[in-house]
Amino acid sequence: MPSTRRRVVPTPRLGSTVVLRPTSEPGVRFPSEVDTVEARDRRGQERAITGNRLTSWAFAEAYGAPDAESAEGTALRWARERAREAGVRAVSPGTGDALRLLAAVSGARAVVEIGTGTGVSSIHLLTGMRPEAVLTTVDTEPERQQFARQAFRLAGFAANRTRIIPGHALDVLPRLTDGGYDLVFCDGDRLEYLECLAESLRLLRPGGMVCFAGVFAGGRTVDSAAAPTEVRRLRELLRAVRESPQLTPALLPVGDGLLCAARV
Ligand SMILES: C[S@@+](CC[C@H](N)C(=O)[O-])C[C@H]1O[C@@H](n2cnc3c(N)ncnc32)[C@H](O)[C@@H]1O
Repeated sequence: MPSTRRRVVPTPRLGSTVVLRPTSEPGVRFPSEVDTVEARDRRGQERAITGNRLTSWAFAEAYGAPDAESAEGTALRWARERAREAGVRAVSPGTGDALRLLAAVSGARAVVEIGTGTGVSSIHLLTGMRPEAVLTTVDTEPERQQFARQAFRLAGFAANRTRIIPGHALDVLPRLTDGGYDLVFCDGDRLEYLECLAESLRLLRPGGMVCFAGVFAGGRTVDSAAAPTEVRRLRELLRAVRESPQLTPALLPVGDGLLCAARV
């Protein structure tokens, strides 16, 4: 047996640990026949189900990752490193896959993103969008957007595929065209999500889609404990989206929760 390092995924609530024995290629996160699950403090079938589910989630998160040597893979790795250094919470790989899929199935020609960061989610969106489509991306931090600009170049996207706007979401969104967009992706200030929802309804064409990242708030959204303002606002958002007659919602359990809704 070759000596390989183990990746350990802790599960705080259950007090158990899933150990993924890595596949033969370093860095490749696909479970193989030798992947095993060791869930401590659990018994029999319950232990296997819990462990298998966590392994499946880890597998799903890594599933659509691009080839590490491709331009997209190189750019994503670079953008993630810049995000880590800057303390920016980039979308998870699984969230990125979902965004790319949604951009592709909606045949997106015009997309708005709130929260450029260093460009991780933007690259996923651009990859799914039509070849001539334009991503309008907004962030309050122009230095982060400079990194994003470099990442887009590394990924091979022409400069005219992106419109990079420094500014606050609630200042910029009102200036964008009514009904002019296929997809709005919100990953900025969680306290402003409800206002972004209202703006999105105006910006989206019928059948267009709005998505909000991070709606689980690390599990606090569904926790019954007293919640800070951000979590209470996220619960209001979840309710508003579900109850809106203008929206068809789905809450996708990727990353830290991706709330999506199509405009009727
Ligand atoms: C979670 S990060 C975005 C990560 C990015 N979507 C990615 O996956 O790489 C949130 C970003 O939103 C920006 N931001 C925070 N408040 C904002 C606001 N009111 N308007 C626009 N951007 C904002 C922050 O500067 C930060 O870069």
